Amino acid sequence: HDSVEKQLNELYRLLNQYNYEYHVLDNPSVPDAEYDRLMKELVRLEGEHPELITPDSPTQRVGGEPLSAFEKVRHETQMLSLANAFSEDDLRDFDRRIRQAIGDQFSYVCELKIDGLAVSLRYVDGLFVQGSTRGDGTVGEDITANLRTIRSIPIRLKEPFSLEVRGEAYMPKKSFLQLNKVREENGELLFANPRNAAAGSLRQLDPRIAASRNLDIFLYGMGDYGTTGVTAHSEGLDLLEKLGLKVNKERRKCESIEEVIKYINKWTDNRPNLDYEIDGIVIKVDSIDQQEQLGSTAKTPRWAIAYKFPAEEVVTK
Ligand SMILES: Cc1ccc2cc(C(N)=O)cc(O)c2n1
Repeated sequence: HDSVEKQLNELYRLLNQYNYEYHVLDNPSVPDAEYDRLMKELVRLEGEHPELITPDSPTQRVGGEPLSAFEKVRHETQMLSLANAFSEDDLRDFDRRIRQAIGDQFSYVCELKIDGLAVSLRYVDGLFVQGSTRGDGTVGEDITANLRTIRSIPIRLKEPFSLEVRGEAYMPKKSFLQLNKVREENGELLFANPRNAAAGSLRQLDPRIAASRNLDIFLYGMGDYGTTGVTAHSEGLDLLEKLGLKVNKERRKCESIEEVIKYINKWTDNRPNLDYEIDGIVIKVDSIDQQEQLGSTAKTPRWAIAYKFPAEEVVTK
């Protein structure tokens, strides 16, 4: 029968596919019991042949020993932050500045602004090799071991691309409430909000803690579109999705600031129905050429803005 390598590769392929269907598509094609059966089979086979275990094995998601510290990581491409808009007038000012600079032949793309922790994932030939926090935008902390525990992060892309991908790691609302319930029962300090809980979980030196926190992620950009031939941000998001990465589906192209404002009003009302917290809406000029024409300041792009929802009064229990 098949060599051990062939059996291992077939198990990798099936388990990674089922993991992708469950955690990225939210649409599993097999029951959990089948996934667990295959995982047990893989653990048994790897136990008999430990020398054949490779980094992209599904059993390698939860790392070994806790780290003693986080290494520093220099991002290949600076991670930009976003200027804020707090009102319709701010949005119209933003729109006017764009039109003054490049005329009115352009489109926007809007995304839900996930309230989590900005991270960067580096893939080399399709393999996830390093993950880091944003830090100051140029240098962050290496949290690869913790990010590997996020099941919706593929260990290997569907195409052997080498690229830096940016996203927001977050803790779903239900997981946050459950975590604080357990902490309260244990007399521990509660997390103030899902964002702090996600950040606190990813800053643990022991990856088993991050693995227990049911973290998730939405990817929203690349370090350098140039290497992919993508000409618009909306295309870039579609490409990330095609590569097997989790991209928020509520994104929407808007042909005018009026459409942007309608989208914002829709999500201002619909926000409580989301499984995760958002703190605003990100609005970007879609064309990469036009983004380059508009350029960036030291920290923020001129072609993007974050509309921030009014801070809701914190309902302390
Ligand atoms: C350039 C940039 C910076 C921060 C961002 C943050 C988010 C977010 N928190 O969802 C989405 C984006 O498209 C972003 N884009």
